[in-house]
Amino acid sequence: MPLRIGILTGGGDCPGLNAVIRAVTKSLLRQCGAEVIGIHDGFGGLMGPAPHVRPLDWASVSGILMRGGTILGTSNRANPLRSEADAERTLAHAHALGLQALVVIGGDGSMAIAHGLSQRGLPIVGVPKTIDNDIVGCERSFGFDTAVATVTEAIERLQTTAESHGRVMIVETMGRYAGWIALEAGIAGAADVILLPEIDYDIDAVAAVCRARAQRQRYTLICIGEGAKPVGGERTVQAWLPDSPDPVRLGGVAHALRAALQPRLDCEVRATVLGHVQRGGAPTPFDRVLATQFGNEAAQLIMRGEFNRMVTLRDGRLGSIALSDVVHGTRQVPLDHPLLRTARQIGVSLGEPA
Ligand SMILES: Nc1ncnc2c1ncn2[C@@H]1O[C@H](COP(=O)(O)OP(=O)(O)OP(=O)(O)O)[C@@H](O)[C@H]1O
Ligand SMILES: O=P(O)(O)OC[C@H]1O[C@](O)(CO)[C@@H](O)[C@@H]1O
Ligand SMILES: [Mg+2]
Repeated sequence: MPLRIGILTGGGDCPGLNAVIRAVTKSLLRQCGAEVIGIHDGFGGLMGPAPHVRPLDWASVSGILMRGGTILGTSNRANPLRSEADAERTLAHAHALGLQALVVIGGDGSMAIAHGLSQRGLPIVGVPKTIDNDIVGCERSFGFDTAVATVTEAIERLQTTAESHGRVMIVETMGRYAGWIALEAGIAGAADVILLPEIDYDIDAVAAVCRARAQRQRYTLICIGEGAKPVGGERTVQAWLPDSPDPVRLGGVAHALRAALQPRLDCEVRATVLGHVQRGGAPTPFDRVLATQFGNEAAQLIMRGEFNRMVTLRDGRLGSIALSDVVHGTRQVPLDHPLLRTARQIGVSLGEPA
């Protein structure tokens, strides 16, 4: 009897998901002749009255390496741990499908669900996915490089218009409570000010940088992570989704910063919120390679029978970590991170008082 393995993508989509699906499937088909079952719409495909699935063969994963999004669809609502009945129905569907294991490609929420289901007896291998790069135990998740490339290009485009008009341009990135995207794209795009959720910014310090630059270079580029907040202030919440266990949707901090900065400056201040454009489109070559490695590694874990673990990258090496060790917390930028030092030393402001 060949192995029969399910695979799903959960949470927000992310460039590189299809590359993982392709690598898991090809690796399992080639190396052990497994049957691979694609599950639609995240855990939603196992929670309905009947499973929503389709078999994945070689042809169905050919040509998807460079495609953004996920051919399986995803959900950031479907949660089989919401009730005991939902959990039982999910496990019953997995059992009826004859799944010996499930590959869950997702972020923190999906890994929390994966951990819960694994504790109820379903063997699981996790693959970390997020443009935010904030999953505990993994130093780089696929999708992050693509998001950084998109934001970097946006900053470059804002530079020419900022310079022409002598304006302060603010660009807001995604990232939730972690500033990785803002930090790396800010450095790569030559932002003058980088504001992160990890370091509360001093509005007067930011204004002072803009005024000094107005004398010298006429314009200022500010890159701000959506979770950043001023000293003594609050994060900017865009929406509250009551049916989600992670109900806060951040967003709009660039507009809040613009409103605070404009009265302090003579020049015009404009804000750009990049939003989901950072999550869409084709993965970069780096993300295609990383996602392929992650997918293949997940297949190896399955063939070795190493379950209830998530694939990781640590110190540049592929490995795995127990699901129980990744479900708590968020991997933020450490305050002693070398890139923060580099930024300060080359004169990039992190919004700290002079
Ligand atoms: N702490 C948690 N415990 C259990 N379930 C959770 C938790 N957080 C979120 N979920 C559920 O996990 C699913 C996916 O969560 P979420 O939308 O946060 O995606 P994710 O996999 O964490 O990816 P990302 O946050 O990067 O979009 C949703 O169904 C959500 O209801
Ligand atoms: O797609 P949604 O539900 O608006 O979620 C947006 C959030 O998801 C992410 O894109 C990925 O976690 C965050 O950076 C962002 O805050
Ligand atoms: Mg999440």
